[in-house]
Amino acid sequence: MERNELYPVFLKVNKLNILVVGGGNVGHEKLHFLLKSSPNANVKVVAKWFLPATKELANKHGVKLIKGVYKKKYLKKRHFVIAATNNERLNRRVYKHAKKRFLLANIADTPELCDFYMGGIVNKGHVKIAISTNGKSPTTAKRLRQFFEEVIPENVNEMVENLNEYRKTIKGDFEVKVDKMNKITESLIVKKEKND
Ligand SMILES: C[C@@]1(CC(=O)O)c2cc3[nH]c(cc4nc(cc5[nH]c(cc(n2)[C@H]1CCC(=O)O)[C@@](C)(CC(=O)O)[C@@H]5CCC(=O)O)C(CC(=O)O)=C4CCC(=O)O)c(CCC(=O)O)c3CC(=O)O
Ligand SMILES: NC(=O)C1=CN([C@@H]2O[C@H](COP(=O)(O)OP(=O)(O)OC[C@H]3O[C@@H](n4cnc5c(N)ncnc54)[C@H](O)[C@@H]3O)[C@@H](O)[C@H]2O)C=CC1
Repeated sequence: MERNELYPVFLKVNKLNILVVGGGNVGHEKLHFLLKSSPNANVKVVAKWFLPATKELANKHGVKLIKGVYKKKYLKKRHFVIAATNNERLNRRVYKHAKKRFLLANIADTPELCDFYMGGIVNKGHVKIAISTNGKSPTTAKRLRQFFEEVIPENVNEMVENLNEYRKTIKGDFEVKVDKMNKITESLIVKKEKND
């Protein structure tokens, strides 16, 4: 069976500079999911025109909208770029410019021009799960996201917070800590096996 060989990372996008090219339906969607997961992401968007919804979203999150045609100078000091214009040649040009600068690029809806994919994202407090189907079925990624949003209990974050507090109280060396943390959380897994 073919397998997904992508390596997931969790980026601190408030410390990284992102450029989005294009402010139509697809550009909006990418920006929406980026900001939904990371409200303080550091993003600029360049496009000839923007949807009213994009203007509203940008306003809410302090995202700078640059109204105009794409120029490669906009890639300066950016860590990665997402292109979502309706001009395929332009999207390819953005990719080429990005490669020349060793920038990571995601050309929306064009898997062969993506150094990384945007995933489906489930968020409950400190807990975040990212979902990828290896670019095979974005709709499945969306449905899995909705499924996990339903089944992961809202109070999972309380567990994280409580264990974080408990962790601070444990005395002893690293091994003792690991042992105690594993003991106290053991029942979660045992329970699951019983139900299997
Ligand atoms: C490879 C990837 C590259 C990238 O864009 O990063 C990519 C590619 C493509 N998307 C397409 C279309 C759609 N994309 C969505 C939705 C999402 N797409 C997302 C990610 C990715 N999309 C990356 C792979 C992720 C993975 O590994 O699974 C999500 C998860 C995250 C996000 O976009 O931020 C977000 C759900 C967010 C959520 O809800 O949680 C829907 C569903 C809908 O909107 O209801 C449709 C319409 C249905 C359909 O057409 O399948 C097409 C066909 C275009 C055409 O018509 O030609 C391609 C191109 C191709 O597949 O070749
Ligand atoms: N809308 C959809 O649901 C889907 C769209 N696509 C494809 O994705 C691409 C984008 O689609 P949409 O967002 O719907 O297009 P759109 O027409 O809504 O938006 C295009 C955006 O690109 C910008 N743009 C165009 N030329 C530019 C330039 N030279 N410099 C800067 N910005 C420029 C426009 O100002 C606009 O903001 C298209 O190729 C489309 O075929 C694919 C799947 C689904």
